[in-house]
Amino acid sequence: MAATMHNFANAAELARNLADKVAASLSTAIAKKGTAEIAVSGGSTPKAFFQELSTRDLDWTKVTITLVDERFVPADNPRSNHLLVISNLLQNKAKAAKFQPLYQPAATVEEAARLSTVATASIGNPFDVVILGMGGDGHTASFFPGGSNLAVALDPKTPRGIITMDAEGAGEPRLTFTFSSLQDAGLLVLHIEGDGKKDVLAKAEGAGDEAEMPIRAVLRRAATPVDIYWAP
Ligand SMILES: O=C(O)[C@H](O)[C@@H](O)[C@H](O)[C@H](O)COP(=O)(O)O
Repeated sequence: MAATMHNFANAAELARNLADKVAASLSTAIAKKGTAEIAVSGGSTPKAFFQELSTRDLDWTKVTITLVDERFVPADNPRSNHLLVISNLLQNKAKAAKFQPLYQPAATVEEAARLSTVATASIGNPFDVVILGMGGDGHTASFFPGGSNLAVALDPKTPRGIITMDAEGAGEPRLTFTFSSLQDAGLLVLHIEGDGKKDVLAKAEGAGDEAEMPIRAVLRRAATPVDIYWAP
């Protein structure tokens, strides 16, 4: 599926434009079905975008925000994506939105994935908006090269839901939505910044296995054409 590049002069201009685009998509979904659901990524890139989006004027009471993936840590842990979203997106006007965490206080990450699949079953079928990031190794969500459940995560036949992922580059055990849960979003965005990530994208767009650079699964076979937002 062909991707569309949106290049911006700097991160602040990207954040403003992406916030406008996402706010419009959420508002359209609310007008059409009364609700809107968005799954966002963690990491360092999305912070300015989150802060911009939090100020946009829409009926946030009708919006459910969740995560594309999460580290298996509670929300008071500095590594938590939940904490990142609460601190930067669930602020200002967006404070009125509902947040659905992926982390569950369970004895094992496998049990947490089972509980989180149940807890998220009523949203994202499909998501109205999914915002993906990408690591320097070509991972997205928690689809890491060499990941313990990578084949299951990328398999289009894997049911929607949350699965676990262990990988060298992942740090803690991860909870992640599957490819099947994310790939048909109304608006499917890959948000990357910096020349290094642009080089990684160029490599991912070339020949090679999806297992080597899992972002390739999204670029090559997502049902929704990918909008790539990039700034230096
Ligand atoms: O939990 C996470 O870390 C994210 O969901 C992950 O997929 C992230 O999008 C990439 O690792 C890019 O992270 P940076 O934005 O920090 O480069």
